[in-house]
Amino acid sequence: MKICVLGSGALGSSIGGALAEAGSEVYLIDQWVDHINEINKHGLKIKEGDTKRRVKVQGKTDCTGIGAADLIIVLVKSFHTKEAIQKASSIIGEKTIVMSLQNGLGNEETLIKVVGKDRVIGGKTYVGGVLVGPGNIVSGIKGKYTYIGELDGTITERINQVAEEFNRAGLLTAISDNIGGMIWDKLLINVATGALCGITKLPYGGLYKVPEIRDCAFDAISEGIAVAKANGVMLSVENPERIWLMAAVGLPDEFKTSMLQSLEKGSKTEIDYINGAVVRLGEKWNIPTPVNKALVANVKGIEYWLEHYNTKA
Ligand SMILES: NC(=O)C1=CN([C@@H]2O[C@H](COP(=O)(O)OP(=O)(O)OC[C@H]3O[C@@H](n4cnc5c(N)ncnc54)[C@H](OP(=O)(O)O)[C@@H]3O)[C@@H](O)[C@H]2O)C=CC1
Ligand SMILES: CC(C)(CO)C(=O)C(=O)O
Repeated sequence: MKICVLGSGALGSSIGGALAEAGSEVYLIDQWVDHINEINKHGLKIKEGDTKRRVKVQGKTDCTGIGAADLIIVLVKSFHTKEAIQKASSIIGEKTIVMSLQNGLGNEETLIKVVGKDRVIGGKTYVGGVLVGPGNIVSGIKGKYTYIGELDGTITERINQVAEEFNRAGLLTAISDNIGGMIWDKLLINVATGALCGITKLPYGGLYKVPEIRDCAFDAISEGIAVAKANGVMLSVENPERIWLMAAVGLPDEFKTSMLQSLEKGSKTEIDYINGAVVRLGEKWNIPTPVNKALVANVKGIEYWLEHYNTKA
């Protein structure tokens, strides 16, 4: 399969690197020139558990010269989705499938507006990645599931092909006839710890020791569950405590959510697509979401501080 990873930072490189290692024709596309140059010169350096290796994979700073892809995996941050897919028209052919594995809600809708409904499939992943430096990542693949599915729940040949390609690469991938529910399951995991970790700056070791943080997370998750149900979503788990505990499975005490990692880099976060999405849908269904509103306000406040008051930038 010819696979283009649109946005090859922490997660895009982890997933694209695994697929390339297993023999797929992979193009890692990213606007970070030093990262792509390093990948092309020395290979992608991957640390996974105690093992380190370099993977040969093609890096590109844009889509020029690649031609139509079989599969495009979108892994830019959610606020870059529209621009990234608009710039990717040269790799979209008649049979190209486009799949987001991003966190948050709304990415499929954005992709559909640009490439059309028939090309888009759904996906969510629990694989993790950290970008250490140009061409250098830490990847967390082992035991982490990825769920993919047609948006209408049918099981098609193309879904089977993508699942096969992922599983061949050691990316544990299951096909779901309820991908909308899977997307919400992951959203609630991000609602549980993303913003609270970002606001408190606590890695998981500390985050899980403060009872008031846990209580606040339970309330944020409960609001999310109520909104999901009003929206007709079928969740796998509806117990806030289980979701809070699931958010930490397999992650070390020093783990920081991507929300905190973004803030530490001085970057914008995906808050509008995570807790912000719960608030917007709550308004639509007349469900109060005061805790998620407060989390959004706090993260937006930190983003504003970083942009306007941070003298260290
Ligand atoms: N990292 C993780 O463990 C996990 C991440 N996710 C989700 O995956 C998505 C990606 O996250 P992550 O990999 O951490 O993010 P990163 O910031 O590490 O990677 C995104 C990359 O996309 C680049 N980019 C932005 N716009 C474009 C464009 N138009 N064309 C090509 N490249 C572009 C960015 O460049 P620049 O920095 O210059 O903007 C950046 O290098 C997010 O939705 C995140 O929530 C989900 C699960 C786990
Ligand atoms: C679930 C979790 C916490 C780790 O993959 C995540 O998605 C994030 O950090 O944004």
